[in-house]
Amino acid sequence: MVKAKVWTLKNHFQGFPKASDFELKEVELPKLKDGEVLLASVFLSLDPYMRPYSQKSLKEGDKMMGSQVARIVESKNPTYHIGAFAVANGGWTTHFISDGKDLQLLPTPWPETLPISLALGTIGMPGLTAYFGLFEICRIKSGDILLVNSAAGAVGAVVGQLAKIGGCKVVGCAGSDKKVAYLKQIGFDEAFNYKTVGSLEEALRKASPSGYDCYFDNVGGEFSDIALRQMKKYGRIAVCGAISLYNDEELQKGPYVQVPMIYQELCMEGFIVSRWNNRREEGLKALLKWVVEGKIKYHEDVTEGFENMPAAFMGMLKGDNFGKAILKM
Ligand SMILES: NC(=O)C1=CN([C@@H]2O[C@H](COP(=O)(O)OP(=O)(O)OC[C@H]3O[C@@H](n4cnc5c(N)ncnc54)[C@H](OP(=O)(O)O)[C@@H]3O)[C@@H](O)[C@H]2O)C=CC1
Ligand SMILES: CCCCCC(=O)/C=C/[C@@H]1[C@@H](C/C=C\CCCC(=O)O)[C@@H](O)C[C@H]1O
Repeated sequence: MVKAKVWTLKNHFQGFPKASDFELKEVELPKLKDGEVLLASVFLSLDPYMRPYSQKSLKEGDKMMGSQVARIVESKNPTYHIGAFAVANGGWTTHFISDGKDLQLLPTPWPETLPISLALGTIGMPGLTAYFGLFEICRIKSGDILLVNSAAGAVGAVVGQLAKIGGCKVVGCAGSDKKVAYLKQIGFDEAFNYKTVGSLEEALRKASPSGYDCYFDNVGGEFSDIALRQMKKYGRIAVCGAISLYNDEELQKGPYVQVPMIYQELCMEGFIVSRWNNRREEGLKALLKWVVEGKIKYHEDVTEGFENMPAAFMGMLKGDNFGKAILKM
């Protein structure tokens, strides 16, 4: 009999999440049926979408949803062998049972030199978000000038490095001087701390006086109102995330996008990475190759201990994470 520890949503968040909104429970898992697999979480992912998603799709008392790299500890499914590692959507839990349909075995062979937690970051969903958002939505070409915000994060750092591989000039913004120094170290042409620049409008203009061909937006809100007005003619905007709005209690009204979009003939498109699930292998293979070749660098922010999951989640939402936020069991 396996007892799983599970983090649940005790109260729906009101504004920024609080420690008291989460509750740790213990659940007894049933015996495996034919076709099922028992998994133990090894690394859990901390992702911004968990904030808006929980509000929209969870009831109070439900398990927090999320993904992990997990080890198969018992199997009644011939496809999954004990000891293998898979990426799963098991939620915030130490153990869980799967029928195998939502499991993705790690790309093989997985290089010994790389941590398997990268399957939740640079060589996982956030890396794929950067890859498809950049190549399919921004449609970058060599010589383009690209702007990305939340640039030192899981998605943003890959966006900037892929854009450099594609021959772009890359401007990145992040929320601390340490993050900005890192962006320069991994090859960003220009980087600044959006919290300390004073005028974001001037900082963006200084970084690229001729404006931007592509804007990969992870932040939304006021930042985007300002960035949108510095797009070049026929610019492309990938609306990937809007983390500056996820904790808002009420819908905000902002300056409206139509006028700059018309004058500059912009193309602005929102996307969810799962649109390209049928090209997942292609994306992972490319990302893995670039990481192995050293063309894409990675940084992980690892918190230890399942009991610290809510604190690590809230820290990530505040910007405490330096690189992909991960919890190690
Ligand atoms: N469309 C899709 O399919 C997907 C979208 N996303 C989106 O991509 C974005 C980045 O995700 P991910 O890379 O995993 O997360 P990150 O690793 O970038 O972590 C979140 C970061 O957001 C930044 N941030 C927090 N609050 C604000 C704010 N008010 N203004 C500006 N920046 C803020 C912080 O960085 P800083 O210190 O720089 O402020 C923080 O570190 C999110 O919006 C997410 O929802 C992610 C995956 C898939
Ligand atoms: C306003 C929410 C924006 C979330 C952007 C983001 O980070 C997406 C991440 C996806 C995530 C999907 C989560 C929520 C989308 C809800 C759509 C719905 O059908 O209800 C999850 O699939 C992992 C990332 O692909």
